[in-house]
Amino acid sequence: MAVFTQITPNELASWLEPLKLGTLVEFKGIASGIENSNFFVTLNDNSKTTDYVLTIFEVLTPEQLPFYLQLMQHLADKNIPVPRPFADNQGQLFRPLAGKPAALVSKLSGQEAKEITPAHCASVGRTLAQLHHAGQDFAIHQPNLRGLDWWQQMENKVSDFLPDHIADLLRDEIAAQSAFAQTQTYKNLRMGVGHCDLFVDNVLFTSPDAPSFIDFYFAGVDRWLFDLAVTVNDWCIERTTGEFLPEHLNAMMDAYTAIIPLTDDDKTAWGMMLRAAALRFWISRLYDFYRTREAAMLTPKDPTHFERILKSRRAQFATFISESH
Ligand SMILES: Nc1ncnc2c1ncn2[C@@H]1O[C@H](COP(=O)(O)OP(=O)(O)O)[C@@H](O)[C@H]1O
Ligand SMILES: N[C@@H](CCOP(=O)(O)O)C(=O)O
Repeated sequence: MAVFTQITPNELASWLEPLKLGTLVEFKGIASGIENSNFFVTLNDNSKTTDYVLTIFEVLTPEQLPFYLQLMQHLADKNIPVPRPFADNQGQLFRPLAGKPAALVSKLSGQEAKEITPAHCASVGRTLAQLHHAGQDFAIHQPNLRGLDWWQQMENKVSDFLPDHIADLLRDEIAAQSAFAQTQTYKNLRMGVGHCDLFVDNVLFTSPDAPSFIDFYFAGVDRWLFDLAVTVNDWCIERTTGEFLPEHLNAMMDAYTAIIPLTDDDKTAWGMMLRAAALRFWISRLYDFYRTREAAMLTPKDPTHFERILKSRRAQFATFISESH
């Protein structure tokens, strides 16, 4: 995350007061990420200090936020390892801070995986399937806001910045995905709550078989298979080429499918879902790259990485075909 909104110790201390979790010791901005303003916050309660994470939402609206925060609460209640949001003395999970909605959640232990092994991929695949199951009785329905409608809206906003042959690629893939979304195969795919952004930097490990998932602010109801495709596209690749690493891919797919076996429709749709997952992040990176917001600690992400992955998936899955899983 970056820091778009600066806050003073006094305004933070007054904002924290209704949470009754203790007094402010210190806080500091978190540099990684691109969407919201995040801070580590340390509170003292009866001589015991505890760390939390404060998020000031830069884009999401108060109407959209209950979905994300109540989802985290729902998943945490079902022992899925995710941050738990804290309610104030009125039961509110978010309130304005510096004029924007803000929430405080638990700080999870662990570190991002620096060297990804098949064991990491297996535990992430298993936990993702558990998350999909645990989300089935979550009451709020909010679609993935970065789905097909959004890709279609973004096309004109970014294509002017691109050379013609790259703009053509973007247009062609959006058209292919729009057509695929009309097929019975797509309509048959199982839907539910997904993380929808389960990248390597959104998972913390205390050991390779103990992942925790953070950053739910792109979560939404979508095809489970899309969520799995987003995840393998980041975890199971050779980072410079974007090509799949077979051992990593098999470890994640085996762990996921041991809990949620793939249907015939899933197998048919897999190639298009991998392409869709690459397209989604190519578009958002293009948008952020060409239309960068001002931020105090912004770390831009490289759009060409997903252009490369999309080209590779298109070459591998030119039509809807089934794979071994
Ligand atoms: N609940 C949490 N527990 C521990 N660390 C966290 C937590 N939330 C965020 N972080 C840290 O802050 C960084 C940025 O947070 P993230 O939610 O990914 O920001 P963004 O929404 O901008 O992507 C993470 O990579 C992680 O190091
Ligand atoms: N994971 C996405 C962008 C979303 O950023 P995050 O820091 O909120 O995960 C990407 O890599 O493009």
